[in-house]
Amino acid sequence: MSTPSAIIWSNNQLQLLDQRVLPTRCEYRQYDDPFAVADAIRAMVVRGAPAIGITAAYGILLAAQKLTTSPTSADAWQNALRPARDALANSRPTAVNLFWALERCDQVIAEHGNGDALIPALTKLAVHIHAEDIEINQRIGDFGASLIPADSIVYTHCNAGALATGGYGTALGVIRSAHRDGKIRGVFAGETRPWLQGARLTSWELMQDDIPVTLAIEGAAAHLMREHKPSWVIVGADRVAANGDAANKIGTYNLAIIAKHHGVKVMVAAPTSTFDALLDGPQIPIEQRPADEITHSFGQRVAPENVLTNNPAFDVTPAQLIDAIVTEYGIIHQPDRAKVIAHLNSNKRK
Ligand SMILES: CSC[C@H]1O[C@H](OP(=O)(O)O)[C@H](O)[C@@H]1O
Repeated sequence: MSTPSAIIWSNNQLQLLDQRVLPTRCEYRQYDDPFAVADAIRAMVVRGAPAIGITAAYGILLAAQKLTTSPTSADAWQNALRPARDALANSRPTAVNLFWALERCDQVIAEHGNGDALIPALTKLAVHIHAEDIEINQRIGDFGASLIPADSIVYTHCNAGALATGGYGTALGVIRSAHRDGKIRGVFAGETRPWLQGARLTSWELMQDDIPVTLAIEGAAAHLMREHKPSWVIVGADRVAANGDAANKIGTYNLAIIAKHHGVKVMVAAPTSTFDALLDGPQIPIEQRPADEITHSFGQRVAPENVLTNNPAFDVTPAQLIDAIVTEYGIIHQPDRAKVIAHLNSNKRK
């Protein structure tokens, strides 16, 4: 596995691989301030639901480290960390892993806030979430690969790879495991406007692992599915709702409709930390991103001044269009509310 880690914690400092300049430049940015970490999430220095969650946990740890006086109770710690927590929580709204990680930090503060053991406990949590994510993705990869027929062409969208997670990836974890098992003939990667995660990140990751990848524009998806008949569309998720609907990068819903028309199956690969049992798909908050992401291309204006824009970063694919949701605990075939809730209830994450 040769993709560099998106996140490095060393010497009580956080390093984030600046994914805005990949693949032409591979540069890490140093962080010791939680508000700068929140800005890095919003600016997509680091992106991808699990990676955002891991980064948020390190952000809370940085906030605790920066406090000049050590609170003496859990409530005092919560109050002292509230501004940093709010900044992190307000950085991006859709990836539920962010809020899952912040809540896990809240639990640690409640348990360890009345002594001087809190910073070691927050460090242990953040490092654990980070390391655990890699192992979770390998399990997701192996479960997902078990669904891939031999000699498959598959189609993926955006980047749900090592760069979007603690390592190995979710959708790309499935592709890595299937390739390891000799099942992958080729991968189509949709470029994924406007951030081009497919062009810049997924194709880069797969080429580094010698996995045969072909880059295409999203508009070619229907043509490619008709001409090349991929066995699966394999994507990640930013939030899987209680009814089995899944929020993912904008364009995923399009792909699911096209796949249904062409008899191509759709797989969503996501850890249970991406599940939100408190709402259904229509209630998932969809991030609206700045207009200049679509009126400009790498700094060059490509649309008229004052043109109206609509730039949702995600869409929601209904469960009816998803053939399998793959988690670290197994496969939810033909997902619906009952199956999702049963899967979560029988697999409580520690
Ligand atoms: C493994 S989750 C990756 C998920 O996050 C991406 O969005 P963004 O690049 O805006 O953070 C995309 O939805 C991926 O599927």
